[in-house]
Amino acid sequence: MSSSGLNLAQQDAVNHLRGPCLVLAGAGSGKTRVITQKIAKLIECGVAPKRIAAITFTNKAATEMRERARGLVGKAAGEVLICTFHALGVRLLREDGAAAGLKPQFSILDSDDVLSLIKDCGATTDAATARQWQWNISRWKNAGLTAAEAQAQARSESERHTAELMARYEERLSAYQSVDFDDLIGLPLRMLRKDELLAQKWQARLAHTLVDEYQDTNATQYELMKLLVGSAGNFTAVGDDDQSIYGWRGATLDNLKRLPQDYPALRVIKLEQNYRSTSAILRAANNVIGPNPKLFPKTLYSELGEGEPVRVVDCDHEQHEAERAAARILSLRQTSPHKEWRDFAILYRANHQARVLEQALRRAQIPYKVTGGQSFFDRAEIKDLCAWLRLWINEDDDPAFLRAVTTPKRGIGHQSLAQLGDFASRSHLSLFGALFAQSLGSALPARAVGSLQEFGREINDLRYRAGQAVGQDAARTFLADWLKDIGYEQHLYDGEDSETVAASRWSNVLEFCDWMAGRCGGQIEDGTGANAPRELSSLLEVAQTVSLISTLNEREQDPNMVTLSTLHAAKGLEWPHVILAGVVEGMLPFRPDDDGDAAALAARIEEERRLMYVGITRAQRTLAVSWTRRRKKARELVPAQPSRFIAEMALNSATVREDPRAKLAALRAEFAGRAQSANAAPPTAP
Ligand SMILES: Nc1ncnc2c1ncn2[C@@H]1O[C@H](COP(=O)(O)OP(=O)(O)OP(=O)(O)O)[C@@H](O)[C@H]1O
Ligand SMILES: [Mg+2]
Repeated sequence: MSSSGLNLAQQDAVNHLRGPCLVLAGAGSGKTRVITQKIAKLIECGVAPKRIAAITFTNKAATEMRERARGLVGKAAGEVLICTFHALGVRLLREDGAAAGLKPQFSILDSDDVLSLIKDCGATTDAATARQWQWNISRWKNAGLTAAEAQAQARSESERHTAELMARYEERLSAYQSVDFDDLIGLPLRMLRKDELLAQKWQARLAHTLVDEYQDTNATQYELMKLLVGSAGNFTAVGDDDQSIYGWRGATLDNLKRLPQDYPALRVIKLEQNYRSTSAILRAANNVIGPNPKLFPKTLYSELGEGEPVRVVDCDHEQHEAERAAARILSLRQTSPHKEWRDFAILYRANHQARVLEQALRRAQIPYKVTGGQSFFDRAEIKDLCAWLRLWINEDDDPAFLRAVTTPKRGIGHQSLAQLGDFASRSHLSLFGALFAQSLGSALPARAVGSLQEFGREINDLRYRAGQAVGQDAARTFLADWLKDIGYEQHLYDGEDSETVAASRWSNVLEFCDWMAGRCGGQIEDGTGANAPRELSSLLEVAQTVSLISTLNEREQDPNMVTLSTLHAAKGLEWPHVILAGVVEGMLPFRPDDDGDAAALAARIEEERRLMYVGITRAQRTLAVSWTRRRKKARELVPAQPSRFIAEMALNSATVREDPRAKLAALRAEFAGRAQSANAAPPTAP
């Protein structure tokens, strides 16, 4: 091991500075560390930081990597383009989107906006149907198909219908100067393919590209990577085929198989030492992944000692399981050297499993945060405000227009909006653009025209004033006045039966405004990490980046809390103590009986097995896996079986089965004691 904290194989990967390199290795073997260290090495060898791109799987991972890089190379890390594929796509489009007919201030629609747009295009109000369409369209877009190509390939009446709908949907997007998430990859790809000079420009700009979690890239992301690195092929991809868990979203292991074919000079490096977990945990992980077919043979060992045996906790039902998890955290905190809340994580298969766990943690006064669930920016009230911001920035953003003009209600009804919509599409204008068209009066009653134009003037005025609101104080005053003018607080209280809910939504609004104002004149990140930080002057500029961050980024959260997370969102992360909850047949593997087709089922079980492997390998020191004898299914308690993965995990490995009933009484007493002694407000999820 060298002073840089890398073993020989890792050093090999870091020192391979030119040409294509693939690091293929199991969990916790230091792949991500290779990427961070390689960024430092490249800079040390004279590569300009802004010519290095490092692509991570989530925004959180990007933030973490930027921090680590900052620790190694200081300020220069701020210039490295560390971001997700999607944020990289935004960057390409902001700079060169004109090639795809986009203005720099285009909007990004989130999944909800897309769903309502698709409902509109397909003239349906049925969410399930629209979701199916949305899913199909996204699948086509991810496969790189245009609407015309999808139409040509359609095999059934229903596919043909969806493809026609896709054509309408795409037309609307371009009229709104908007893109969806799939476009963030698809459009740059198409642009670079079509325009050789543009591709050369980006290839010349990027001296080296690094990709983490390579096993979870999909076909379009791979193509984009290929175009960005060009024939020089200066890239480093790191991944683990055993951790490929996004097959359902189009990720494909073919990308791993294609690399050596597409890049004959590819240097493949394997890492074998796991630095994360004890031997007991690693053995459990290897036992679980064992039955899967091997794409690439790998061995992993740990020198961290045998450690505590993995615990299998047998519980009666979900509440019981949640209480057990809370009790385990409390008792480990007393006995282990890791005493911070942030040292603990509870992981589960599906978002809805968090609720019961949250309740138990609250009762036990344990601070926690839920990741991978609803983000702050997904809350209705925040999306309302963002719709206004989007409209200041891009007046052609029709979905934002529709949301802002009806929130709060201002006496403009559905009928007027439908008439405005008709008029706008006949005149090839956006809704906002139609407001001041001369012939609008012939399409709508005078009163409606009056109210709509008043709204338009209000937006213009707000845009102007936001541009003048320079510095934090001015921004704060401006935001407070704006919310008062539109009566947003009252709107929240009118719309909620429960005052507590309304109050908490209003406090989110205030927090949001405070956060925005805090960015005026402060440092700003545009979600890609590059070009930042810089001083900002006006609220309008902040709004421009916020409307981007809101679709791409999570806010930083207080780190000293127990993490509740789905297994998918836990990928790449690690905690000293991990509890895997709800490990029953039906949840993990998820609905194993659903697929009729044997081959599809086998593939799905393999992916579920990898998910369990990802879960187990998040743990550094202790791991508990719990299951329940009964579980809720369609509001009823039904008998449940421990997951098949629990039996596999326990093969040749010293797991300890816990009988929780004996400890239950002690636990209840402890809860009662804590609840009485604590008079602070219960901790809440952000
Ligand atoms: N050579 C090393 N010496 C000491 N610690 C190391 C070394 N390499 C990695 N580590 C540590 O081991 C842990 C796992 O490393 P890292 O997260 O880079 O693994 P990974 O292969 O990316 O895992 P995953 O597959 O889960 O993403 C980290 O805490 C890291 O700091
Ligand atoms: Mg990693």
